[in-house]
Amino acid sequence: MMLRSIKSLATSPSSHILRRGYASEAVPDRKVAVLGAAGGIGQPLALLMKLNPLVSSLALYDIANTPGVAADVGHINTRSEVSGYSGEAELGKALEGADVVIIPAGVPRKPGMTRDDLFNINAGIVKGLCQAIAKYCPHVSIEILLKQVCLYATVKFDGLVKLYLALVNMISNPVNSTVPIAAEVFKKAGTYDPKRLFGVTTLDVVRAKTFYAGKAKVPVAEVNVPVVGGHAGITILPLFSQATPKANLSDAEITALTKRTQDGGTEVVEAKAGKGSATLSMAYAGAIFADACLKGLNGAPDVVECSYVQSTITELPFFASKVLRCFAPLSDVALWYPVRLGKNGVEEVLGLGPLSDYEKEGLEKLKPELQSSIEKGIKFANQ
Ligand SMILES: NC(=O)c1ccc[n+]([C@@H]2O[C@H](COP(=O)([O-])OP(=O)(O)OC[C@H]3O[C@@H](n4cnc5c(N)ncnc54)[C@H](O)[C@@H]3O)[C@@H](O)[C@H]2O)c1
Ligand SMILES: O=C(O)C[C@H](O)C(=O)O
Repeated sequence: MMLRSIKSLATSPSSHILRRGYASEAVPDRKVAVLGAAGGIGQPLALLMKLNPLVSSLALYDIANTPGVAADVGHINTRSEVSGYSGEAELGKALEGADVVIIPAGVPRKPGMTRDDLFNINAGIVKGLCQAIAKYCPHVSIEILLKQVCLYATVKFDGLVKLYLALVNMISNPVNSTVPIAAEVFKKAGTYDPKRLFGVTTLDVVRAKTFYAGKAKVPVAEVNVPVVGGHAGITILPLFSQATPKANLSDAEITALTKRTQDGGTEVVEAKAGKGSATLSMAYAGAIFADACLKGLNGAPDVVECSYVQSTITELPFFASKVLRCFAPLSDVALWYPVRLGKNGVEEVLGLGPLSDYEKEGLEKLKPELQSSIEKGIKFANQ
């Protein structure tokens, strides 16, 4: 019988039991930490998380300039209390007690660069931040099994302590490698739970929906398009054959939509002409995904998003797909596809569904690139 779930049991003053009103409030207290909060994505993402009524505490961390962002966002009259943390010495405080940690820290692309060109700088940033996450925000849950031995009328307690991490939403590029890096760091620290680590690929879904609605002439708010694989070039595989509402698009139109979705990030990088990559649409996408995580943690049913997670849906160890809320163990996840989110993070990784011949071909083509990005991340983390 699970009696109670507590975070940072011994050390954190912000543990669930100590949080104001936890027992009586319908909406539980939830702390969200944004790492890289003063950046192009971090600032609008901080704003959007401040507008989210599921958040009670918003911790904004960056290596510099966070006090200004926190003061600014903190004046907004919504539920959460905002605190700003600057520099490595304050990272622990920012992370302590967090339910969801969002990481948009790191350098963005300039025209002519691939996401992989960011590896040399961002891999180190992500590794350092994940080491801190492993140290400062594990959740401890205690299951106490009460065993009554009737014969002798004695009562015996067996205590079982489990260690979980906050849900980690990785935005920093190259996502195809930074998620495996995070997984390795958590494994080394003994805190890895594949249900709690997500590569945020929501922006590809957002783009696929927008482009499809425009081409199919259907209301964008009604559109659904799964996007699977990874988050770079051809590893981004939108499944327009499964898009709804259905539309009668030609093969040429599907090919063009696929290519535009795969090149969406580059389209923005070129339009910004050296001033960075997508920030506003990414903040929107990051806020959608973090909201899904919070809803899942709070027990909402059927929270499904695409995310790049550990997977066994293909032979690749990480893959993006839909994640479903259920309590299945996730030892198998490894490509980006839909996942159901719940109290434990990923509750179920959904399959790819029926693919068109074009999508099957795309799936085979993306595997070598995704595999090599995963291996690069794992190798770096273990150096
Ligand atoms: N997953 C996606 O779909 C997606 C979409 C857009 C951008 N991105 C990626 O997100 C990252 C950030 O993009 P941006 O436009 O916000 O860049 P940015 O340069 O505007 O902001 C990055 C922020 O990270 C901070 N930072 C650097 N090192 C840090 C550290 N060790 N700890 C904490 N903060 C640190 C910087 O100070 C800066 O404020 C890039 O890697 C970019 O490629 C991913
Ligand atoms: O394209 C980039 O470099 C940023 C991001 O991954 C995106 O898809 O917009």
